[in-house]
Amino acid sequence: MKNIKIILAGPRGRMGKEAVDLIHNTEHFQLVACLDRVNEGKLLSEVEGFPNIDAPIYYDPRTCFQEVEADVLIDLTTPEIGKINTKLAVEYGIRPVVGTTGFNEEELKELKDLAASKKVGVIIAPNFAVGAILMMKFAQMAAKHFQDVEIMELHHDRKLDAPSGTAIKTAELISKTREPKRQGHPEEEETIQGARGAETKDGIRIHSVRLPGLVAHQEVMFGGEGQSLTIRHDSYNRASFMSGVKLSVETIMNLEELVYGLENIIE
Ligand SMILES: NC(=O)C1=CN([C@@H]2O[C@H](COP(=O)(O)OP(=O)(O)OC[C@H]3O[C@@H](n4cnc5c(N)ncnc54)[C@H](O)[C@@H]3O)[C@@H](O)[C@H]2O)C=CC1
Ligand SMILES: O=C(O)C1=N[C@H](C(=O)O)C[C@H](O)C1
Repeated sequence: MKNIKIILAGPRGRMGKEAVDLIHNTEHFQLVACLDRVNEGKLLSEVEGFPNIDAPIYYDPRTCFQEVEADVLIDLTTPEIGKINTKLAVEYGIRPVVGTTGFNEEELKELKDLAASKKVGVIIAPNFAVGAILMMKFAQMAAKHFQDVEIMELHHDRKLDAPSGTAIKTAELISKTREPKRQGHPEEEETIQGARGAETKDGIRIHSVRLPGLVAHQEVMFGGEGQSLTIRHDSYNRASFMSGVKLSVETIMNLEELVYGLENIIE
């Protein structure tokens, strides 16, 4: 397989550290640079706790993309920075694999148009774990038979965005098969604001739990006459996401457009 040159944004993060190990341990992946808030001008090998990879660290994405020859950017940063890096990478012809969440509909549309006009592949993956992709697909199937559904997403308390990218994507997939419905009692009232969670435009409720000790978990709960169906996925560690990152990096080399969600590339 051809060598794939990768720039990694966010190498010191929870996901970033796993991604460094993935790249290091994959024969045809090569880490050619990192983007980080600190350690500018150093090599990754000079930063404590990292393997012996002589990849230069940049702070400014534009300088990095101008100076470094790369095939793919893996972005695992923050909603604010992820959006800047992704757009800029496409402009420089570097294919972004984006795990960072927090993109809204308008931003996705803008990126889709940019990717198409530049003929540069982009993968925006709200969740890289294969089990989470299956959970979303099963929920989409179930929604054909159950109109009433509530999504509970549970994450660690360092997460910046709510609801999670996975919950938003799940609601979008469910909406493809579910008839729109305003759920609950027509006269229900919240005596404490937010008690019924967030509501999507076609009436799906999303509840976000944040607690230390959690990693990434989601339940999709359907209710019908005399029965309920719960579909649950748990990521207990960040290694659970890495096979999806690997597949995305390999797949994006043959893409010339934006793909939103790994369900579009996992059979
Ligand atoms: N798609 C997926 O399967 C998954 C996505 N995520 C998403 O990935 C993102 C990162 O998650 P975590 O690793 O848990 O967060 P984290 O907070 O541990 O890591 C973020 C890293 O970004 C770095 N950063 C901040 N500003 C930067 C800048 N200007 N340039 C370069 N790096 C910068 C921070 O220093 C930090 O090391 C989040 O948006 C999260 O929602 C997390 C897990 C799975
Ligand atoms: O921040 C996280 O941790 C995660 N973020 C993604 C999301 O917002 O769905 C994916 C996974 O749930 C972990």
